[in-house]
Amino acid sequence: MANLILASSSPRRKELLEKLSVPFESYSPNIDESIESQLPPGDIVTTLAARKAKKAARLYPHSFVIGSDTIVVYRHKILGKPASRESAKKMLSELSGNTHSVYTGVAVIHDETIHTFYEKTDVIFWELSDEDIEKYVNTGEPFDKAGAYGIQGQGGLLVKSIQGDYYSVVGLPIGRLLRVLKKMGYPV
Ligand SMILES: Cc1cn([C@H]2C[C@H](O)[C@@H](COP(=O)(O)OP(=O)(O)OP(=O)(O)O)O2)c(=O)[nH]c1=O
Repeated sequence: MANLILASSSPRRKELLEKLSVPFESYSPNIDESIESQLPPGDIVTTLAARKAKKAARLYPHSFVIGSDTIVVYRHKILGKPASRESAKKMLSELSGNTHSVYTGVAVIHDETIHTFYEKTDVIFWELSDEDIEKYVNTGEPFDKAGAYGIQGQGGLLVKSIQGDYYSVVGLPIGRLLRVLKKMGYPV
């Protein structure tokens, strides 16, 4: 059976891929994440996902290699991972009471074939007081996450509703990924 490789250092993506109940290996790709921010968000996340997958595919020829990337977009502005406490607070106060979009791009490489797609999920936040934001930043959750929150953790308390794939917000749209893997001939 061909190997399955997850080109990611994210523990969340690992956990999500485990839901497919197939064995896989993880590889942490170190890529240059700089990109033209004027590109449409779907192009940004699929380009970065492909960079991660291509890097790993060189080391694992003939395997099925998955790369993924997640960004948060609010009023045409990209919110990545906050670099500081202050920037986490600023992001959360912007998201407070408003709707933003989470884009996750996925790239799957097998031999000479690459398949990319992205999912967009709209997320509505509750109104957050300064105290709510302070309390949430103190959990430490914001710092390795796009948009400064994790819906799967305490960050779930900030979320009023979502429209789209929940798992895509966490970092890997596994329902659609499963179908793409099947289509590409992976025995799953
Ligand atoms: C919005 C949101 C993001 N995130 C995470 C998913 C991603 O791991 C992270 C965005 O950063 P990414 O650069 O997409 O991924 P990563 O650096 O964590 O991992 P790798 O590049 O090695 O695959 O934000 C959550 O866990 N929950 C959320 O609700």
